[in-house]
Amino acid sequence: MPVSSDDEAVLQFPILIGDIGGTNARFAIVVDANSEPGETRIVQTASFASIDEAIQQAVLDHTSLRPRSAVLAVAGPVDGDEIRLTNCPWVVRPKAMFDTLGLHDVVVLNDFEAQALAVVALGEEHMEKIGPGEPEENAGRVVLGPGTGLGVAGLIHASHKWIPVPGEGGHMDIGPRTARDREIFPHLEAIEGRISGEQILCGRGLVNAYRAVAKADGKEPRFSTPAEITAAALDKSDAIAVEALEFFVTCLGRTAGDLALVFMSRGGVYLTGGIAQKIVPALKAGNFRAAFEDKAPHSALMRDMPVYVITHPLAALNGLAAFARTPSRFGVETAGRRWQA
Ligand SMILES: Nc1ncnc2c1ncn2[C@@H]1O[C@H](COP(=O)(O)OP(=O)(O)OP(=O)(O)O)[C@@H](O)[C@H]1O
Repeated sequence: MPVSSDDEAVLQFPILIGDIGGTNARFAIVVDANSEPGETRIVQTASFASIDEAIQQAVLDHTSLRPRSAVLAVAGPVDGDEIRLTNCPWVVRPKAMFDTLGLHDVVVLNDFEAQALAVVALGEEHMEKIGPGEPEENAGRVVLGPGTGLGVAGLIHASHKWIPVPGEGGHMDIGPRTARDREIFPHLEAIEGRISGEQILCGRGLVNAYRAVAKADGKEPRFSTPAEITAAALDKSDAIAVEALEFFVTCLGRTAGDLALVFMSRGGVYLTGGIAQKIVPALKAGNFRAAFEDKAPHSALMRDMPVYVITHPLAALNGLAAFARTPSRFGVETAGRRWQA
């Protein structure tokens, strides 16, 4: 049965850490409380029948270290002894891992919680700042990650701990603001009649935005993938792609600003995930900050809030490593998500 309390927060070293996405899984081993994670192993989830096989072949077969504990972040709800992943056929069975991998203690977190932990773990050298403002130490923070979907988490500091607040903020409504928005919005593909953040602010959403911009002007869209659209927008070779990316960063600024108001994130707003890193020039061009700060009567407050893009390629793994080394630094509830042999 899952352990019902996290009183015994300390994990025994060596600790295997793993960030399991829909497409890629990244693993490393933390040997003690003072060490950085060892060599990172990155595998495609589709190359292995199970997570146990991936850990055995990609990690354990290459080291004499025998992890006693594991902290795994997965894309999907952690509920019960069998954890199914979104966008990947792997099933995480922590109790079976005691036998198959020799583990004694397994903690399973949500992938976006790991991104939130990374915000605390990584220094500014792993971030690119978008606009003005300085972070207030220990003030609230917000993490937004446009990727396959739109992940959102708050991060608050209380009782000397950083507490991630996971949620489904990527599914909040988003609406038009300008006359041009009102021409584009009717052409966006909706979900049950609604435009949520995720209809625009993710890979699929960028394609949706691009098609809507084309339709608003009666033009034929040429591209079908997010990468094609960002490439054509960044080198300014296609006017529809340029406007689609401007629309995307404007909507991202609008949603980031709303979330910053909710969490009063004077500690900063942090953009994570695969897409933000690839569109830094577009985020710096001005539309993002203008939309972020356009929050009357609180525009002055918004102008002082810093925004960062996390540029570290293994941010979530760093967040997990920080948690594995010193779990007491974080208010991460492990009840129902920790299994001990
Ligand atoms: N150059 C690019 N510009 C814009 N979007 C891109 C680009 N390259 C990839 N994408 C999109 O980014 C999304 C994937 O984002 P991300 O890399 O954050 O993945 P993920 O959901 O975290 O998955 P995993 O953890 O398995 O890698 C996909 O929708 C993909 O089409």
